[in-house]
Amino acid sequence: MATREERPLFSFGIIADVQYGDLDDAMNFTQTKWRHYRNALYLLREAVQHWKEENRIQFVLQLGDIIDGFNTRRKNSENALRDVLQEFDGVPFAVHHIWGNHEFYNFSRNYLMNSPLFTAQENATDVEEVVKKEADAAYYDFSPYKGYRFVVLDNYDVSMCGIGRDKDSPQYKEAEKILRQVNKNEELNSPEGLVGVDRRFVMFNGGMGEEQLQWLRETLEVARQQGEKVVVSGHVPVHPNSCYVMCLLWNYQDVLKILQDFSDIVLAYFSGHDHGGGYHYDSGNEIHHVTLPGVIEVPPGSNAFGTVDVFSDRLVMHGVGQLESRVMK
Ligand SMILES: Nc1ncnc2c1ncn2[C@@H]1O[C@H](COP(=O)(O)OP(=O)(O)O)[C@@H](O)[C@H]1O
Repeated sequence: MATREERPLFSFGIIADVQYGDLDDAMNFTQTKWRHYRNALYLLREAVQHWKEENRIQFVLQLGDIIDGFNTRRKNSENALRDVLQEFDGVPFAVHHIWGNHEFYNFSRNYLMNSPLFTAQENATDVEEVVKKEADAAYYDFSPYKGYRFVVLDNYDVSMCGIGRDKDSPQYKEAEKILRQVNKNEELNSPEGLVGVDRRFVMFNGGMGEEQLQWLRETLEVARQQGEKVVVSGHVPVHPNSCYVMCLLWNYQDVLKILQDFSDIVLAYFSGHDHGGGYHYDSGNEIHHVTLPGVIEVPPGSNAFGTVDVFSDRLVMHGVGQLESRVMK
């Protein structure tokens, strides 16, 4: 007979960078990998079907870039979003949508706030808090199981990405200042001339403002007081060893410092953005950094998603396809 401990306390699904579009396959910017825009929808469908059959996840963390920026060329953003979200129709679990750079190539923050991709409101622990906190940001926390808290970050709070922020907004201006201080290229998506972790100062990344960082500290402080364990998630990786450095959050050190200050309660950080995926165990702080491979660049016949079982002493990630399985103590 299975002991109580052999059963997970609860489980959740993870998937990143679906980047669906009704578009022909094409190479990525560096011409190294194919992007299969239409197939991505079928891979998402397969993931949803898998989770339905497993019949144990409580929610999905959809880690961002659910549709591709190229949808805008065909003025097809709304149709693409409708098609991709249809895959979740009637599912017996919650879905938490995280915003990545491609969300902002397609939509303004105002649009997103009023779309099904704004899951803060319906899922947050304290709705009033979310609404009054910052009118156009999507960071929030929720507790799916007693003693556990999940934090969803808005990694493009300070950004020049697409049409996310109004060009006159303080966040856009701050982002431009941050980028231009380091990146001297006219094309701000180009990392040319930048070395090492400085290569992250490109326009398709973003940063988190002081207000959000303060909220993160306060949220973790409350979690600590309540004796909770915490999983943090965002589109963009925050540990240089968990991804290609060009994909790092601009102020990743600020976020890492906060996670490390709360290493007694933070278990893991889940992200997407770097389609190659990655993993790093910050052993000094016992925090696992998982960067999911992107569905959009999965070769035909494979996939990239997973189910995480949460036990009192470990997270067990069951990867499908390109996502490696692992036990995270
Ligand atoms: N090395 C680069 N130099 C110039 N522009 C780039 C470079 N890499 C990416 N871009 C541009 O940045 C944007 C985001 O790149 P993309 O590869 O679509 O991001 P993601 O990895 O999130 O899918 C695109 O407009 C792309 O053309």
